[in-house]
Amino acid sequence: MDFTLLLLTSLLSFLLGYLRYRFTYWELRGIPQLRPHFLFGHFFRLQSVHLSELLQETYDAFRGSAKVAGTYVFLRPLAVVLDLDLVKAVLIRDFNKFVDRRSFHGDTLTANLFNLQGEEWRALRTKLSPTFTSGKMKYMFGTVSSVAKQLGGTFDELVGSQGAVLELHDLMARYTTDVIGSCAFGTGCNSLRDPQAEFRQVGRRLFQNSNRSIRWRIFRMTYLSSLVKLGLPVRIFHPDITKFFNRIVSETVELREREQIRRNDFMDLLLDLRRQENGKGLTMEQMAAQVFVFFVAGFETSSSNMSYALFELAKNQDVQQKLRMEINDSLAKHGKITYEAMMEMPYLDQTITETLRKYPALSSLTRLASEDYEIPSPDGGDPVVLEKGTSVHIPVLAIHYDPEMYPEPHEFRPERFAPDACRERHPTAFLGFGDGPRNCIGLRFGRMQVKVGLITLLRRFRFSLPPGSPTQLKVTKRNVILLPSEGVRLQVDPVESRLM
Ligand code: HEM
Repeated sequence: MDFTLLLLTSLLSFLLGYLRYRFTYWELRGIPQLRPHFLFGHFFRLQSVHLSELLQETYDAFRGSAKVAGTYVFLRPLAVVLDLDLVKAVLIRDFNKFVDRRSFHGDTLTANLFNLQGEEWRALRTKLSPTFTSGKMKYMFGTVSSVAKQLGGTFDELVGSQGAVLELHDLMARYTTDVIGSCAFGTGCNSLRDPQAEFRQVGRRLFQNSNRSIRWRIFRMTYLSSLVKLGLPVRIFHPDITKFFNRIVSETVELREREQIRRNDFMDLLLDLRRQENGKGLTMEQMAAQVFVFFVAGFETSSSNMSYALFELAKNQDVQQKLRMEINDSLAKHGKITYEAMMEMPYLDQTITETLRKYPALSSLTRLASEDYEIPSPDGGDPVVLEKGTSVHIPVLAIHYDPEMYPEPHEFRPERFAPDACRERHPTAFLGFGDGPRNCIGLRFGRMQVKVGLITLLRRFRFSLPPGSPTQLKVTKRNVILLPSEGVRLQVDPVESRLM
């Protein structure tokens, strides 16, 4: 009995000693940290899967007094970058020391561009980059605008001549699902016509709110690679999802090769890569993994951007009116929606950027230090060192709401992104698509599908807040992407004088 008690006491002391040591990781390296609870660390500050509360608290506590601060997710130390010059160094200047994100491998779909590391990532990024040039976007413009036409038709039916209150987030997701589906597979996914279409169902499953607790999900994401290494049965994607993407890709490839079909879309460009190097350019599995990541990274980010933009335009009628006038002027000049007409709408561009400032898809960008990295002290003292293997977070949401960069940050003002205003701000003050060699590869495509969708809707419909509806949107805590948690319900009315 005495021995058992002694053993338990020793184990407890060891555990407490270890936790105490672990939670001084940052202090021991001269980097400030929010005071963690001696037993629970920052457990109770972990309120959302995207960690935005923890990052915001760290930013608010140390911004201005340090270039970098430390925090903890369970036992893992995270470095939070607070200084925009250091953000620029991590993402751009010293990118070679921060190439990777912390990622996990297992399922074939995880061998995608977002997840890959080191040389594998570099080689694939080089191969895929030509797929997303402005020239290639021009080719795909026709496909995007024909899906946008269907979006307009769906709205015509739902809104009628009397107007209606619509939940827009699902409608926008159906539009972007059909766009990505058409550009990636050349098949009509048909989810605008049929909300239960297979692609839309897969999309819903990928982003559905899991019933598991938020802290369990953060734990799983933080330690996934370790759990896999321990041989624990951790599933990354449901086997049905993997099967679905493998099947769709192999069917599409087979059809295109058999019928000699060419559509100048993502699939054609991936097929060109596959044929390079005598068929060794890209394997079928690699193709499926890339199509999967284009789908996952491409439809929810763009559809939530469109929903947030329409919500802000409904709240800010003067901005909506100014934007509609710009759209009508450009379309009057060009006669119809063309790539060139779209490119001549600077206020639309600013509106989308301001929407991404207020509602970035990712609340933080993450990188992994591949070697020890010295950060000079602001006051000429000893430098601090981020050790090799440290997870580095750039707190995008906190930066986008910093009143020093964006006065009255809760106000929606597209004028903040007029060229002169941008020149006066730090180049990394806006991070809606990340930055540097590992930024969003689909930026141009994402912007294009959002623009074509918004042009189609705003020229024909007026958006306003239904009486008594909330003037702030709630954002989900259960997803890595910042999505509206309860949809976006707006009053939609036909614009009286249409320009067809
Ligand atoms: C409005 C729409 C979009 C937003 C807001 C968005 C945002 C982002 C952000 C913030 C990142 C991380 C960048 C970084 O770490 O520096 C990213 C990465 C990525 N995005 Fe997007 N994205 C959008 C649309 C798309 C589309 C349409 C595609 C594909 C068709 C796409 C594919 C990717 C991929 C593959 C990566 C990983 C790049 C790499 O690691 O090399 N995204 N995106």
